[in-house]
Amino acid sequence: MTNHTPPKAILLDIEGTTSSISFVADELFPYARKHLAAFVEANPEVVAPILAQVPGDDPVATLFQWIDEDRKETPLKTLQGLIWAQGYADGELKGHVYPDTPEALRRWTEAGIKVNIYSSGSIAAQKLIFGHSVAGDLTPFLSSYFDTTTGPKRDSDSYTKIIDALDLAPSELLFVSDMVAEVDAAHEAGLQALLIDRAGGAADVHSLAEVLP
Ligand SMILES: CSCCC(=O)C(=O)COP(=O)(O)O
Ligand SMILES: [Mg+2]
Repeated sequence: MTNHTPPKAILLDIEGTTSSISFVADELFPYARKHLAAFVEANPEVVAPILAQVPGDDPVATLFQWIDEDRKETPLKTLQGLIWAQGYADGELKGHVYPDTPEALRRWTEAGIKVNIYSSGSIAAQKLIFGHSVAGDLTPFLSSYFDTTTGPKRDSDSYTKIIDALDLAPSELLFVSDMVAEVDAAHEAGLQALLIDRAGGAADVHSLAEVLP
């Protein structure tokens, strides 16, 4: 982090930052893959505008390929969020958050620092993971949500759009992510940004307990 102005707000990535990569990769993505075909079959009117955004003659096959390649395509992310809703509703899915995540959300909120989310997962999916988390409903601690409809997370313009939406100066917003390319894009837009590595490797921080402690 190059700028040391106290931030007025925080912007958090999810996978690898608030929540484990394995929960997303080994539980959420396989759940969506398993239920995708049946969901498409059962909800033709809901999925029609989503499938219309997927290229190719066989959009469902393209979606399966995107899942396998971990592509952050907006139609896939929208559909995954819709499919996960059932899993959270019936208790098969419980949103993973590291123990320091709810503690940090409380600490920052009490200090008057607004907490916002920016994930490749859809806004609906973000509300589900925090609304049905292992630590209970954490959505009361969250102010705004941003997803790929704002733009890709590796594009500095996306962070400029978020600053404008939050009505902040760039240096007033602190972004935390486990992805170097995302941290670089946020820096390019003038944000403060920290790289987190939950596995203890080279990074600015290793848990959210170290962020504005
Ligand atoms: C909202 S939980 C699912 C997250 C997701 O779908 C994903 O691709 C992870 O993206 P992130 O930007 O949170 O690393
Ligand atoms: Mg991440």
